[in-house]
Amino acid sequence: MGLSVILGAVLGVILVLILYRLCLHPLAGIPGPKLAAVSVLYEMYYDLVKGGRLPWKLRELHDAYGPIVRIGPNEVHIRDSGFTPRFFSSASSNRLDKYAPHRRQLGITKSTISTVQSDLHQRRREALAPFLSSARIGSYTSVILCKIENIASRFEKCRLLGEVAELRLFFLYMVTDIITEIAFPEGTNLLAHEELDKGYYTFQKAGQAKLLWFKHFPIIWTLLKNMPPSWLLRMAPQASVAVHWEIANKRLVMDILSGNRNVDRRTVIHHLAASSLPSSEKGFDRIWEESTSFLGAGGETVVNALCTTIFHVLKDDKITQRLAEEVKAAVPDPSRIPSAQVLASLPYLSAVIQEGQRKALGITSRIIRVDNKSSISYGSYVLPQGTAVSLSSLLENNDPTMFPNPEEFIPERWLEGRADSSLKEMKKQVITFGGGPRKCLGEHLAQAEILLVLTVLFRRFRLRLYRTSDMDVAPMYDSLLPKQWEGSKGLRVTVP
Ligand code: HEM
Repeated sequence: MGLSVILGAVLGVILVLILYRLCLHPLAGIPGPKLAAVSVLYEMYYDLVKGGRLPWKLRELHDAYGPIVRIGPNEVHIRDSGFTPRFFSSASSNRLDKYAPHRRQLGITKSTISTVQSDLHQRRREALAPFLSSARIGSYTSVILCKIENIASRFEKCRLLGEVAELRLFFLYMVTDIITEIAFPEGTNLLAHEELDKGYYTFQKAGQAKLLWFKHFPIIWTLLKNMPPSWLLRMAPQASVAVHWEIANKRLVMDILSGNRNVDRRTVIHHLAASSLPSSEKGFDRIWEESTSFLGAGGETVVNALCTTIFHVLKDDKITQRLAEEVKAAVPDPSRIPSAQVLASLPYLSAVIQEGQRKALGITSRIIRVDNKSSISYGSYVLPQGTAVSLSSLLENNDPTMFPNPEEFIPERWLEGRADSSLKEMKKQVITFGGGPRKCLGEHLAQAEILLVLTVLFRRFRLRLYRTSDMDVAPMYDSLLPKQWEGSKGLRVTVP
């Protein structure tokens, strides 16, 4: 067979597929750009060529086509506050699967967060959840406060020496030290050095910037995971801390699982090994992947929420003053910080945090669910079983019908004259932590970290923004998490 015949046959198949997707596919009647209906190359273009601009494109598409848009051959995206609670419903009849083609995007396919099938997900989640429960996180207050004290001493130093504090760096090292100290046999201890080594920060930032490439080409994970550490270190010397931490902890986890080692605290490895999961779920690979999901899930997400909130507070003197006054009244002695549970009852602090999380977005990539058991109806449309349905935090958190002037930072919207029912609706509309049966499991830890950091900073220091504008904080690109413009130096402050 000649090459031209093969090419002709391939083109013929592609043409038939295009015609099927445009005219005969069950989603053919749903409005949206024809290119998106034809191929996932549309998504790839906005992810890879445009550097992660898909969420902003989706907003344009909804403005043009309405609340439901076909954004892929087998995917629709919805912008409709009436649909959000249904999408995230916890009813057992509504347990939706994750989107299988993206299951390898985080490189931890055996973890709860990457589990596609809803039944298996539920079992894994039930086993993991108690480790991150509110009561358990409460018992880690001293660990969290110890790391915050370290950051506070760095602020003192900045005050004395007139130096500029780089908050993304401080906070990334703080949350990484906290989660590793709580969950792993050996912590990262990034804050232990007086002069912070920026290697881990640079490595993490570079990796995060490439996450959409990993989504489309998960083989990159396979290559990296199978690469000898010495090669990786030669390619990326900044990875040194991460690589050495991983080698040490993997060895300890193996010893713990085989009963050869005692560690003085109960890590997530002990927790999972003692859980009621079957032994097929307790192998080294699965437990390691489950535990390391904490590093990705509980690192940059918290840093973003903290930086977004602090930036907006500092940008407005009135907000700074009101917050500082409330915190001062609630914490008369700055060396005795109450627990996060007590701080959560401070109305203005809570409103500031709610608004900060609304603006921070959490995960910018769309949240996709699939009903593999039955069809979903939306308006006059019937989405057949197996259709991918998605929402995006950029659109949900900025819905102007729920949040007038959504681009503004207005903590008062969570406070003044609100009926409980409308507050409840607003909270449901903010999907920074996702929602329903797959809602973030680390929310208690994240909230505790944020409450305690804001209290310590605004009780003890007067901070000033240093060469930081909206652009340095506002999400401009999606890399799974929000990414700022290329030249951003992040949130920087001075401590006069
Ligand atoms: C402000 C900080 C955080 C934000 C915005 C955030 C956001 C999210 C979101 C949106 C999801 C749902 C993903 C999906 O539906 O596909 C999620 C899931 C998850 N998060 Fe977080 N997260 C944060 C902090 C944390 C922390 C500190 C941890 C703990 C170590 C954590 C652990 C998890 C886990 C284990 C899941 C999977 C839950 C499941 O699939 O059932 N997160 N997070």
